[in-house]
Amino acid sequence: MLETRGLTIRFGGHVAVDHVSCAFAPGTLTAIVGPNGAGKTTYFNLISGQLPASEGQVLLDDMDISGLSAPQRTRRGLGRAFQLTQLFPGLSVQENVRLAVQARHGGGMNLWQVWRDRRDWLEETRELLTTVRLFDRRDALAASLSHGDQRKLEVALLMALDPRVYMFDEPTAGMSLDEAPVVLDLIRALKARRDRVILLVEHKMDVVRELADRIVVLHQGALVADGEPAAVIASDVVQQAYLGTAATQEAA
Ligand SMILES: Nc1ncnc2c1ncn2[C@@H]1O[C@H](COP(=O)(O)OP(=O)(O)OP(=O)(O)O)[C@@H](O)[C@H]1O
Repeated sequence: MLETRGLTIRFGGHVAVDHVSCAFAPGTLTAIVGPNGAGKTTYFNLISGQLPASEGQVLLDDMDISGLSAPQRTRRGLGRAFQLTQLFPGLSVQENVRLAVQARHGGGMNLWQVWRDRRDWLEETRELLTTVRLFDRRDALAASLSHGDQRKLEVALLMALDPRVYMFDEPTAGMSLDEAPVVLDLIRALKARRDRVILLVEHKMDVVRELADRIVVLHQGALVADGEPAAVIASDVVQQAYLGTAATQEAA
């Protein structure tokens, strides 16, 4: 279970995320929506530890992880699609995924075991590359991939680490029409497992409607609606937030 309590960040006088309290259970895909500048990405940054909160806490399985760095949170099971710049742009696609697979399994000093495991890691790596349709590009340097392929690699790395909490920030942004379904299929498959917390920031409402079990709406940094998708989408507060009029008084 992931939870934020009163999570807040101020940039000078501007409150970008304003006392957001919300709990996310395994087996549920929650879409976080809201107009441009609502604070969605900043909320993600606070959860994953890319930004320090001004106030409030992030809890994972009831443990306060607010004081941990982003890498420490990753080790506790918070997984966010990486930016390729954080990876190994000079290594091949396959090497990047294999390192993530290996990181999940942990490497020991028993060389015989490592050698045997290595074959399993390679097998798992190949399966992941096939799933995200990057197998043909496995020997290419990560840095040389097209934008769409880079996004697919980011998702493959996340799947390789198989965290308890998956955070997707506009996973299909900038992808072509034939690339986006590959990533959406993966998120669908992940959701079908019903054992992971999945958070999705997404502007495309058709994607949200289809994938989300629950929608949380941010508006001017505050949580203004939270609930079952059809009801949230139809609510006045969402209609008004998307039309750009003040809606924070009508919090659900
Ligand atoms: N590092 C920062 N310094 C100052 N202001 C920031 C910083 N990061 C975000 N903001 C401000 O916080 C607010 C929320 O931004 P954020 O990017 O989280 O919104 P968003 O909902 O993700 O928007 P979009 O849908 O356009 O991506 C915006 O007003 C933004 O300008």
